[in-house]
Amino acid sequence: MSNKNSADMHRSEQRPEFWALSMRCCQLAGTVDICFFFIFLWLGSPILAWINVISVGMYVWAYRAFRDRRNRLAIMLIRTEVLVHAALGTVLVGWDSGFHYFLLMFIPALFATMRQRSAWTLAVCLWGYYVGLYVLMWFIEPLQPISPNALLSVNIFNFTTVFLMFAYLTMYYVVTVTRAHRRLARMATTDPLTGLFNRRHMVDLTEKLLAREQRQQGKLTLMLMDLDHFKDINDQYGHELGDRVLQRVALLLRDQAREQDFVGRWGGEEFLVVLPETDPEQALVAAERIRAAVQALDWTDLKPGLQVTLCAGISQLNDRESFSSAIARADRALYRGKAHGRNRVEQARLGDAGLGLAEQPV
Ligand SMILES: Nc1nc2c(ncn2[C@@H]2O[C@H](COP(=O)(O)OP(=O)(O)OP(=O)(O)O)[C@@H](O)[C@H]2O)c(=O)[nH]1
Repeated sequence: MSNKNSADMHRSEQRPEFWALSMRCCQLAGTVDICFFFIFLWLGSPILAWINVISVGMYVWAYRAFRDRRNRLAIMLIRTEVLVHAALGTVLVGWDSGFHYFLLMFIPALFATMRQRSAWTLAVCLWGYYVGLYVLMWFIEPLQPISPNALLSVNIFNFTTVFLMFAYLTMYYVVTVTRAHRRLARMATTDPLTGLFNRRHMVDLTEKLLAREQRQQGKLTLMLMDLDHFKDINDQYGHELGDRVLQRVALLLRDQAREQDFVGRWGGEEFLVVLPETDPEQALVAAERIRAAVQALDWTDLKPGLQVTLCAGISQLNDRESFSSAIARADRALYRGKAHGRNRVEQARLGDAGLGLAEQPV
């Protein structure tokens, strides 16, 4: 494949929404031209009617070119059609027909598809073309004049169409930007493998919650969990199966959590659940329930005989304690569970203060 072709392909892959919108515009513009065909036949201007048949043909061609990823050809066809159609319509029927409004549709299209410099250059050329057409119509009479009433109707039809197209394009743009914004926000806050909140977002959420809870003297408890011997699962059955295990455990955690809890993936095979308005005893019960549910998970569809367990460490945030300090205490408790044979839930003790294994910079 030539460099030019691959650059073309790359561009078309880059802006799928734009090409989809361009195809939609071909359909809309083709439909408008079919309407014009009948309007001009009715007004007794067969030349203008047949110009619209050519236009419809060009839009069909451009649509097929977009579908075949020949975007350059498609854009060239659309530009030619609009420029020539606007000029012919104006020269044949007069400036008051309003065919020149369609030229304005180029302005957003130029800036949406090109680098700023090229867009400005073409916008200035377009302005010159527009002014040239206007000045020309000062000096010549329309070649195929129609009655004043017909001229008024064509003008109203033209600006109504342009109004609707601008409204549609703006709406499409807003919807596309909003969707992209949501997608980015989701990517920035969630872990792609499990769909749970990622570590950074868990920190942000908990810090915010903490500020509020400390003002209201609320109770906040952390539950840090780590799968047991996960390395062995990976080594024995492969990384892909390991990923499926993480996903299934994540799903279980989400199912078990209450609406107000935050569930996140804290690290490789570590999960964190933040439980607002919960004391350690309640958290202990919840963690036991989760531990037992993970142990009872049925893995026969993935690997018959596979057994997955986890350890959990519980810590409640003390007055004015930082989030990272409470995490460190939960981590200490968790590793006590590991040391005591795994598949256990442990509560942080007073002596658990200090840096733990999970106390990486957050
Ligand atoms: N499949 C998979 N494995 C991961 C992922 N992230 C981390 N791991 C693996 O998780 C394993 C964690 O191993 P260790 O830290 O030794 O812990 P462990 O084997 O669970 O042992 P204990 O925690 O002491 O019970 C490593 O082998 C990592 O490669 C992941 O996204 N997918």
